[in-house]
Amino acid sequence: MAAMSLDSSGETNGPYVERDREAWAELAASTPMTLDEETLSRLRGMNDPTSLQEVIEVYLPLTRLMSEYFRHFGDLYRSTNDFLRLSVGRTPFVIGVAGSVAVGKSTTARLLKELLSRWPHHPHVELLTTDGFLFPNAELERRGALHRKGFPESYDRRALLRFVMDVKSGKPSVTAPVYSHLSYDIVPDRRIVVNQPDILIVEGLNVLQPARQRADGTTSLAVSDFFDFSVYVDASTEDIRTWFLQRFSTLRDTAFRDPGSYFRRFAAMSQDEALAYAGNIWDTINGPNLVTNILPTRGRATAIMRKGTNHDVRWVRIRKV
Ligand SMILES: Nc1ncnc2c1ncn2[C@@H]1O[C@H](COP(=O)(O)OP(=O)(O)O)[C@@H](O)[C@H]1O
Ligand SMILES: CC(C)(COP(=O)(O)O)[C@@H](O)C(=O)NCCC(=O)O
Repeated sequence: MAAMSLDSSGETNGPYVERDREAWAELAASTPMTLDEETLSRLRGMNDPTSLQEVIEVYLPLTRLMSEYFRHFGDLYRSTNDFLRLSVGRTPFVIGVAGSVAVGKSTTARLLKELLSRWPHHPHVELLTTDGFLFPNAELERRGALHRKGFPESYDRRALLRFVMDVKSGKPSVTAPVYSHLSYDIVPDRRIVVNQPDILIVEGLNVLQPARQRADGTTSLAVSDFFDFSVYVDASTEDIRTWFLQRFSTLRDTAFRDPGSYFRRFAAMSQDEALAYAGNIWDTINGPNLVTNILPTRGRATAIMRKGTNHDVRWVRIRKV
C-alpha cells in the first residue's frame, strides 16, 4: 500500500490514491497478466470496442485489484464463521458499475464479466442492468415521469433493492424484469433468472445512490450498501455528450431500422434532424441527470476510471481501504 500513497502529482489525495495511466499500466507489467486466446476470441465475438492495449493495461490490473478484495472477503467470511461457530456459505461478491448514460458502463460491465469468469477458479459471474427496474412506460406516465427515464424516481428502487438483497443472501433463482431499448419499455412477461452466482455485477446510472430518508426521518437501505467493490466510469461531460450523439447516429443506421423499434422514425429523418433530437434528449434528460444525480455519487466508488476523448483511461482513483 505504501507505494500507492501518492497520487500522480505526488500529492496525497484525501481518502483516495490516484495513479495516472502510465503508473497504472506499470501494474500490469509488474504482475504477469495475460489474456488467453479463448478470452480474446470471446471478446472479439462480443464486438467489444475496447482496444487490446486498453484491456491489458487498464482492465486486467483492475480485475487483479478486485481479486484482492474477493480473496480478502473470503478470508473474512471464514474467520467470522469460525468466531460465530457458523458454517454458512459465502455470499456472492457484488460489484457495482456506475456512471452517465453513454460513458461506457455496459461495455465495462460486459468486459469485467468476461475477465472475471476467467479467474483460475472460474467463478460463475452474472450481470444485471438496472434498466429492468425502470417502471413501465404506463406507470411512468401515471407518475408524470415519462421524460425522466434514468432519474432515480423512474426506478422501482424497492424491487431493485430486494433483488440485490436476495442474491446477496444466497437465494436460488432470483428473477428480475427486462427492459428493451427496442420497444423503449419493460418487456411484459419476461424475467431474467440469477442463480447463486459467485459474483454479481450490478450496472446502472444510479447504483451508487445513497439510501433515501423515509417520511419519518429514518433511513432505508440502498443497493450500494451491498457492494463489495464499485467502479465509477468517468469522463468529461462534453466527451460523454459526443459519445451519446455518436451512438445515436450508429443506432440510426442499425437498430432504429428494425420495424419493431420505438425509434424507427429517426431512421427516416435527416442526420441533422436526428442529431438535433438526440442533442435535446441529452440536454433535457441525460445531461441534467448526470449533473444532479450521478456525478455527486462518484466519490462513493471504490475505483474511479477517468476516460479521455477516445475512451482511453487517463487515470484511476482508488479509495484507500
Ligand atoms: N473502451 C471503449 N473503447 C471504445 N469505445 C467505447 C468503449 N466503451 C464504450 N465505448 C462506446 O461508447 C458508447 C457508449 O458505451 P455504452 O457501454 O453503451 O455506454 P452506457 O452503457 O454507459 O450507456 C458506445 O458507442 C460504445 O461502443
Ligand atoms: C435505460 C436508461 C435509463 C439507462 O438505464 P440503466 O440500466 O443505467 O439503469 C438510459 O439508457 C436511457 O435510455 N435513458 C432514456 C432517455 C430517454 O428518455 O430517451
